[in-house]
Formats: sequence, structure tokens, C-alpha cells
Amino acid sequence: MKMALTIAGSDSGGGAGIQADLKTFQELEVFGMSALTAVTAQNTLGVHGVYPMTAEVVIEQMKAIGEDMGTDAVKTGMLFNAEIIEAVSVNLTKYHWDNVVVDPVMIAKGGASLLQMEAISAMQKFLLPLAKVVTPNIPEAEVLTGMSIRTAEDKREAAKKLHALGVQNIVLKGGHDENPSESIDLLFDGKEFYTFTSKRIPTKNTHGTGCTFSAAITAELAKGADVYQAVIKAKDFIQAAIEDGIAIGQGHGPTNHGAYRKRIMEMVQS
Ligand SMILES: Nc1ncnc2c1ncn2[C@@H]1O[C@H](COP(=O)(O)OP(=O)(O)OP(=O)(O)O)[C@@H](O)[C@H]1O
Ligand SMILES: Cc1ncc(COP(=O)(O)O)c(N)n1
Repeated sequence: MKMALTIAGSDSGGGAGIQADLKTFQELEVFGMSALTAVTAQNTLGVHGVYPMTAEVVIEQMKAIGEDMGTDAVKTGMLFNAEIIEAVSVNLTKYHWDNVVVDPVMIAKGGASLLQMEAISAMQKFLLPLAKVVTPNIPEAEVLTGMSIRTAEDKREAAKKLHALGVQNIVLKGGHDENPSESIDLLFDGKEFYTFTSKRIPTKNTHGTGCTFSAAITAELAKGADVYQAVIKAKDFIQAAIEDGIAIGQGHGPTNHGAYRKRIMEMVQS
């Protein structure tokens, strides 16, 4: 069985973070492992507390996996500070983990900071050059590139800037776009641009979309897909998960990680 490791924060509400990643890995039939970077007290209304691990705790978890089990792919999510980013980067290199998806998580839906701003340069300098894929949303890409992104041309320019930082493939997500009918993600592999378009679903139950999408890419890479195929599958996975989003809590409910597999089963049975 193929294996995937998520290095990310815990979301007590279960819709984002390490919980979303492990659910996604399970649904896509890869064996999921985790290295926890922070505990958050969180629900559909927002983040009520952030309690980071020390870098040492993160290193110990990576070591435990690296020295025994290994992994076929790795994703990073909430990393919170520069010490954790540096520790993660050093250990990705140490264990020769090169199937790396970086989701540069910065701010939760409710506005809480999940990454200290002074850690941005560590992300640019140490982590991004190790990434096979980086999956920023538009505000994250603006922070990482220092440019404002409004037009399709801006998106291509931002993707090129991220490529120049050493990332092999950039998936610039369109969830935060103002397009009312479609959600368009842009992939740049250093040579070509590819767009992935889906119908925009009018819903408030989108908590954890970014985590789930990047975890699906990671699972597919672990199983041997190339980046293009992995993004196609992840887009189908997130589309089903948002369409069947779960209306629990009073704020942004989670997506439904089981929706994609349920649909496949229904198709097979019919
Ligand atoms: N309302 C929607 N309808 C269809 N697809 C969506 C919608 N919102 C987001 N997506 C898709 O979900 C994926 C995640 O995109 P998004 O830009 O929301 O990431 P994110 O902002 O990092 O997520 P998060 O809100 O978890 O931080 C992308 O593939 C995007 O196109
Ligand atoms: C631990 C953790 N990691 C990532 C997110 C981002 O997800 P969202 O923007 O949907 O809140 C989150 N809320 N919590």
C-alpha cells in the first residue's frame, strides 16, 4: 500500500488541517501518517486558540517515520513559525522525501493567522525550493510573490515568480476569485500553463477546501500519478466534497470527504 505523510496543524472541528488530510488519504486509499505542528481549538465559526508544537516535537515525529516507515509523498499545511518551517525543510532533505506538496496555509477562513508573517521568508527560502507542487490560494500567492493578482495575466505572472523561487509546479487556486459561475485553478510546470475549471458551488460549507484539495494531490502523487493527473483527480474529489458539504455548526461547515468515493460506488453499481 502506498503511504502519505501530512505535516500540519490539528483542527478540533475536523474539517481542515490534519483531520481533513487523513480523511482524504483514507478515501483515496493511501496509508496516512501525520506529524503535528500545532493544536488549534477551532469550529465552524473560527479559530479560538493556537498552540504550536516546538520544532523539536515536529522533528521527532518526522524522525520516527523517516527511520522506520518512510513515505511515498508528503504534504505540508499549517506550519505556524519559522523554526518549524526550517526544521521541516531540513528533515525533508535528510530523508530524501522529494514528492512534496506545500500548501502555504496562512490565514483561516475566519481571519485567524495560522502562519506568523515573519516566517514568510523562511518559507520562500527553505521550503518552496523543496516543493514538487505548491498550492497557494490567491491571497497566499500575493504574499509569496509581493504582487497583487487581479487578472488572468497576473496569475500567470505570479506562477512564474513562484517557479523562479524553485517550485517545480504551481497550482494557483481560484476559490477566492470573484468569478461567480466557475472556480478556475491554474497549473504551471515551468513551461506550460493548464487550467482546471469547475462549476462554482454556492455554499458556505467550504471549511477545509484547500487542505482537502492538496491532500488529494498528495495521495495521487503517492500512487504514482504525474502532477497533471493528480490535479485532475483532486479537482474531481474537491468538487464532490463541496457539492455534498455538511451543514453542521453555525458557520462554515466542512466538506464531505466521503462524497467522491460514494459517487464512484454508485456509478459502478448502476
Ligand atoms: N465554491 C466553490 N465551488 C467549486 N470549487 C471551489 C469552490 N471554492 C473552492 N473551490 C475549489 O476548491 C479548491 C480549494 O480552493 P480555495 O481557493 O478555496 O483554497 P483555500 O482558500 O486554500 O482553501 P481554504 O479555504 O481551505 O483555505 C480549489 O480547487 C478551488 O477551485
Ligand atoms: C489546522 C488548520 N489548518 C488549515 C486550515 C485552513 O483551512 P480553512 O481556511 O478552510 O479554515 C485551518 N483552518 N486549520
